Amino acid sequence: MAITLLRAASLPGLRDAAAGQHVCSYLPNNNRRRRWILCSLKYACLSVDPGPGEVSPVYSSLTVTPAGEAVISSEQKVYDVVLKQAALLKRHLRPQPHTIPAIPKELDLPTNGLNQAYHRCGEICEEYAKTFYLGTMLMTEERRRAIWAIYVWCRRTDELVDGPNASHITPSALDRWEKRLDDVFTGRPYDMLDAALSDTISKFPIDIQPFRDMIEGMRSDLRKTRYKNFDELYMYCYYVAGTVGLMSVPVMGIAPESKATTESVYSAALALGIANQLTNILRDVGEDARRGRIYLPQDELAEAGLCDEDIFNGVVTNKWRSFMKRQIKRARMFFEEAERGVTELSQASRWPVWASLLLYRQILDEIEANDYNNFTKRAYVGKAKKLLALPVAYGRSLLMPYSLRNSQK
Ligand SMILES: CC(C)=CCC/C(C)=C/CC/C(C)=C/CC/C(C)=C/COP(=O)(O)OP(=O)(O)O
Repeated sequence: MAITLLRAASLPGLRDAAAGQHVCSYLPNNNRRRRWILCSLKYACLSVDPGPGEVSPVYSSLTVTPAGEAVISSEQKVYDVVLKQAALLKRHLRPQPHTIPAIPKELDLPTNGLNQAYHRCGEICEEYAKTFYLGTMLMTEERRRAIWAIYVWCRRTDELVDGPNASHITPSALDRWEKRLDDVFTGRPYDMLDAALSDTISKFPIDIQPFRDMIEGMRSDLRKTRYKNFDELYMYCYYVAGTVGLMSVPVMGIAPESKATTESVYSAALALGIANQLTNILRDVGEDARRGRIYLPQDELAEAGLCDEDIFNGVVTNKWRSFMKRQIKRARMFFEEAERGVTELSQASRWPVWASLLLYRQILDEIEANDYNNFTKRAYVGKAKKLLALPVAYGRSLLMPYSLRNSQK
């Protein structure tokens, strides 16, 4: 994949710089850190047409419209959030006065009330995400309860647009949900489940932005049923799933012995969210189409000689198979990126993350096993395979952090 780098003193100068562009470098697909360093050195990184049959997890950090306008890509925008989250966590890890707002004393729920609230969060997590719930049982009590509280908030947010009342949901209901989120973060929880989250926020350096961004994802789901290209889809996946990764890192914690940068751990968490969501989309193509929704990138469909009609008709053709192969390959690249990061998490947090990674990734294998018929067959990982994933995940959770393995070579 060729990358064209333009030296640009500033973005407005980009158009002029384009005149003197020269190809500086060839960067492998996953050499992101170098790309970002180059960007931060005020180089604009212009790319990127993947060669035939090649996939790039992300297309470019900067694109230029036909009118010559520089447009920052979704990946760059999301990476800015990653940097901000990492900076917040690092600041918290440095010994300094605690800056996270605590729940005002007078609003404190009695400990018993809080225990009940967390207990209910645990029950909900167990009901909807059994394997993940089991995995959380290995975490310390405080972390486990915090993960449950976050999970429940995400579930409730998702249910606003996907649950039984979804047809009545309006943008203003989402605005009210966001106002309620602000209240949770300022220690004024509305109900007991919110109170568990308020308490969690007072104990871990969790930022409100990923929560807000998830609500933004729900807003976009209300108005959008098509995605022009992968850049648009990437943003959607960040909103609805990458955010979960960013919310989880401060609770799961980074292994004290890890030599990885905080940013790289956040990037891996983001990658896992994106990988999961892409997998979810590939699994649910038929189901989504029946609701009039197509989450697949329109430009890639067109390149493969496919259109919306083909999806609504739901016939598996060779064109469809090769389109799907490309999509699955991309989802696997995100899983691969996430894998390195899991090993950097604190030991007790790794198992549930490995388990969910292995289980979710297997859905891609099942789509292949179904000969890419994701129109009428739901890819499903059987009980035996699910059970087998647990000891495998446990074994992996004992591995030394990837950053240490590399530094000892
Ligand atoms: C890798 C590192 C460093 C940390 C891990 C950080 C985490 C926990 C990331 C996971 C993010 C995550 C779980 C995102 C949600 C993705 C997703 C598509 C969930 C689907 O939820 P449901 O709609 O309930 O799925 P089903 O339809 O399969 O039941």
